[in-house]
Amino acid sequence: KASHVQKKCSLQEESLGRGSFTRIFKGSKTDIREGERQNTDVLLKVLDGSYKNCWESFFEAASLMSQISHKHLLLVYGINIMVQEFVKYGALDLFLRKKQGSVPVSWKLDVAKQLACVLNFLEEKKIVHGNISAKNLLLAREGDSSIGTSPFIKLSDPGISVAVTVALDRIPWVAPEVLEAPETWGMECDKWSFGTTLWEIFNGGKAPLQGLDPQQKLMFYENHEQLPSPKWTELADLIGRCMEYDPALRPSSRGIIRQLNSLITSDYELLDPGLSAHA
Ligand SMILES: N#Cc1ccc(Nc2nc(N)cc(-n3cnc(CCO)c3)n2)cc1
Repeated sequence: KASHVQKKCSLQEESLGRGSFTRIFKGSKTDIREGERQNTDVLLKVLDGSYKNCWESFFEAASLMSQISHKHLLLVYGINIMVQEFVKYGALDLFLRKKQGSVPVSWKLDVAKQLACVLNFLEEKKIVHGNISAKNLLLAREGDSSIGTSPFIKLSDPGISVAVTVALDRIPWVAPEVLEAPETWGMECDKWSFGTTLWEIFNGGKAPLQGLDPQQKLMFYENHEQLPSPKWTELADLIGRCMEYDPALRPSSRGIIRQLNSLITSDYELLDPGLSAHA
C-alpha cells in the first residue's frame, strides 16, 4: 500500500524579496512518514502575476531541475501550486449540509442531470475522472426557484490519483474493482461514484458510511452491501444500478440521463410536496 505521505506547505506571509520575475517566500513542508512528522524548510518561488505569459519557461526550468540531481545542484521538491477559478459557493456537500434539507427535489435533480451531462462528455472523450463525489462538485450559481434561476455546478479536478492515496478512505466513492485491481479500472468506475454522489445529494450532503472505520468499510465491499435506499424507489433503483458490483451491469451515461429525465417528468413532487422534502 502506498504509504500515506501527507504534505502540507505552510507559507510565511512576508516575501523574502524578489527574483527577476518572481516573489520568494520562506515556508516549511511537513511530511508524515510512518506516522512521524518531518518538517523541512522550503523556499517558495511564485511567478509574478505580471509575468504570467512566461510561465511556460518558468515551469520548464523548474521541471528540468526536478528531473536531475547532483550534490551541487539545488533540490527542487516540486511544482505544486495549482491555480483554479474560484467557484462562488464552494463544495456541494458542505452547501447541502448548510442548507439542512431545505433544498427542493427539482434543484437536486437539476444538479444530478448536470453531473450526468459532464459524465457523458468525459465518457465520449474516454476520460476517466476517478474521483466523482459531492465534495468535488463546486456550486457556481446557487439557483433560486422564486426568481427562476437554477443551480450551476462545476466538476472539480480529480485531485491526487486514487492509486496514490490510501483508497480505503475513498470507500464508498471508489468502485470496488478499483480496490481489487487498480490497473483494470475504467469508465465504469465513474458510474459507481455517480451513484454514491446521487446518494449524497439526496441525503443532505451527508457522507455515506460515516463513522465506519477502514476495516468495516472494506467489509461493506466484501459483503457486496448497498447504501441505505432513499424512500423514492425510482431514485433508489438508479443509485442501485450505478452501484452494481459488476461494472458491466452499470448503465451508460446516456442511460443515466434517460433515467434522470424520466424521474423529472414523474409527478413525484406533485404527489405530496411533503414527501419530497426528505427524499
Ligand atoms: N464558504 C465558502 C467557499 C469556499 C470555497 C469556494 N470556492 C471554491 N472554488 C474552487 N475552485 C474550489 C473550491 N473547493 C472547496 N473545497 C475544495 C476541496 C474539495 O474539492 C475545493 N472552492 C467558495 C466559497
